Amino acid sequence: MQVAQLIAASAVAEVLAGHNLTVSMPKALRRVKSATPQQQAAAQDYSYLTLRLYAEAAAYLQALTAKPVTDARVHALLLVALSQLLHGAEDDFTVVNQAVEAAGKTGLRWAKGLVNAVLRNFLRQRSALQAQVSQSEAVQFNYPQWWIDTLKQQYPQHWQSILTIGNSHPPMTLRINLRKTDVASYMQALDDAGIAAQALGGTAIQLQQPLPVHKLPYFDQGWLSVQDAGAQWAVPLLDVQAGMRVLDACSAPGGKTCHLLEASDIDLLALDVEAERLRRVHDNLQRLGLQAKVRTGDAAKADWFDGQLFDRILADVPCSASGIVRRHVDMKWLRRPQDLTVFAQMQQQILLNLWHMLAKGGKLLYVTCSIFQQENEMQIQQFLTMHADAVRLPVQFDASGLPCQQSIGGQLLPTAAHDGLFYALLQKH
Ligand SMILES: C[S@@+](CC[C@H](N)C(=O)[O-])C[C@H]1O[C@@H](n2cnc3c(N)ncnc32)[C@H](O)[C@@H]1O
Repeated sequence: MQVAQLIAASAVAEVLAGHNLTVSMPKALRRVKSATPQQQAAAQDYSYLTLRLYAEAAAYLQALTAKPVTDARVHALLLVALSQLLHGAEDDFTVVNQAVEAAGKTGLRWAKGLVNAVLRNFLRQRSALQAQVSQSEAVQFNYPQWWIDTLKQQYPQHWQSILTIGNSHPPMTLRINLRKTDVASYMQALDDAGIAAQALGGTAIQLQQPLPVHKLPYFDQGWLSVQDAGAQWAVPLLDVQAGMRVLDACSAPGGKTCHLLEASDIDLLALDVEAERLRRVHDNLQRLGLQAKVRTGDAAKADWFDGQLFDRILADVPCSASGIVRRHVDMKWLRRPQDLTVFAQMQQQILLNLWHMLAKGGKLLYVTCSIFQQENEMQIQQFLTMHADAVRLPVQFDASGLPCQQSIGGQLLPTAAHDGLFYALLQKH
């Protein structure tokens, strides 16, 4: 699997240079056209493993080298191999031999010797080094220290479980399209196909093992979508009724747009600032047999607004994605503390603008997939001090049968059953 290690190293190097894994991984895969599907899958697994464990692997690497490894690819290859040695499934000597072979393919003559020396030294000194590197909290938890400190301060009871769940493998959860089928019938279809799954409540079914969507029965016929159970709360909370005029202001790729349309016959405008991402909204609407108006537009501006107020607005705003870090393992290394201020400002502009577009008596649901309070509770508190016509309604996570394993107010904490999302429901008086 040295091909897989090389591809993973190339993707990891790009992430460490500041690029998203969703862009870096396909790029790394395209570079090695000869890779088999198994090698591609292994490359994905290795890159995820390495980014989950980056602080730990980097601390060992630092302890094992007298000076930093300056070549980004060799540096990343060592991190990939160390992560495999620390927590991978392959045996140690296979990992080392493959990494040395992979280093030979970088075209750097010195790389093979270095990789060989570092990894063999790791195997020899592992227990002695463990005590040294695991002193730091960043290494114990595999997060940047600022992230750990923020959570400690904001969640004194839950910070450790939040960090731990963020390093676990994410579940694959489905949302059943009630216009086409129901949960019991789809559980039967999964059973007939030999796919183990558990109904979580409401429209949510969790698979025992993630699967490519084309292996799911009736996917092309629109019986289901892939959507985390925590994200499925948006629709019951927004309380849409037939005939309402609804805005989904940050809609792409259309998960919640389609859920809203599956639940009620509404007049829905799906807006997003990124035209490219809106293509996926069109695709999802088509696959699920649903209809909406779809428009490119900035939710912080009014140039797309026709002046007709909305009865319901969903503001699923851009955020740090800190509540779904187990799905986007690169985020914890790409984010900087100052990003929270930038996101909070962007979110505030969107919220202030959308408020003018809400009818009296109408409801706006503010949503993030973040656990940082700057983007969540603090954002809403600030909004309420500025708007005497806004009333905050309670967010009740016991209303629809969907799972809620742990929550604090409108904050769903990440758990085995759902991601970490924040919900605030505001009504205009
Ligand atoms: C969390 S995602 C939305 C996910 C979507 N609601 C769903 O359930 O599939 C946030 C979206 O906000 C969009 N966005 C970012 N800034 C925006 C803005 N100023 N106006 C409208 N959309 C924006 C992004 O392009 C992204 O698609």
